[in-house]
Amino acid sequence: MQLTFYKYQGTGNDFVMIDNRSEFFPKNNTKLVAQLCDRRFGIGGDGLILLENHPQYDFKMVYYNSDGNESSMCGNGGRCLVAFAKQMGVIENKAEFEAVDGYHYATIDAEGIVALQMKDVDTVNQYEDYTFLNTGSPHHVQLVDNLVELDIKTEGAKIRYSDLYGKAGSNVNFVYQLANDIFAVRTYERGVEDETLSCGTGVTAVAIAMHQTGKTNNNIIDLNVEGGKLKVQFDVDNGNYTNVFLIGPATFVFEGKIDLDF
Ligand SMILES: N[C@@H](CCC[C@H](N)C(=O)O)C(=O)O
Repeated sequence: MQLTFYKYQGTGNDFVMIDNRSEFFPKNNTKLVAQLCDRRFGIGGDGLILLENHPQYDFKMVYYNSDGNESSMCGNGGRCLVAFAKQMGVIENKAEFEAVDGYHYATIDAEGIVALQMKDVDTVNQYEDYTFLNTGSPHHVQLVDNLVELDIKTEGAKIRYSDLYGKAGSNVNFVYQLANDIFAVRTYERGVEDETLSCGTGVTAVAIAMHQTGKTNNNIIDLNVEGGKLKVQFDVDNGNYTNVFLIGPATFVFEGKIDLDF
């Protein structure tokens, strides 16, 4: 059988997109998903996303990491899926959809900038050297002085596999403050087990962590990642972060067909 796929990227976080509204895709085939995401033997991507029908909303998002396992929320993937849903004629310039962490609202403008509403955050755990919070996916956030030279894969893996996070692990974000409301971020992603060029739930976690720990008093924050620039904005009241939006480009790269042996 031949599979038609679409490749998207959001600030360099790249995804294989599949229109599964006809429910043909073998969703429990971990090996197949990992193979499709493989950069040498497959299409290549940090993850794979299925566009599915939803009884109430415009569509449903099913997200897999490149290791082939279904995982928690992917912010950049959600933004790319909104652009893909537009390409497929499912939506026009706004979307309501369900992902693994619940309901999401998003808009997409003529330039392909997607503003995706992320889940509200009411718990930010602050420790001496780092902050931990869940923005749909779990994130360790740590300020560093040497962001440019840091070996993200080695240092990220040490934290991801440490006793701090047990078997489930965590994504790990290293952060350098560039100005009151501008932060540079590099992320080690669980399930990719390497640095990615951008992580949407990661920069959302960084923006909230930097606000909650007093590093910034702004509620619109610029995040410079290896693959481009993102913005996070939110309302905050007594440690409750609501109307959290992740904003940035979501870009179609190419489409193709690949032979599958199920
Ligand atoms: N790249 C994503 C995060 C994807 C999920 C993560 N790897 C996990 O398993 O926790 C993003 O843009 O948020």
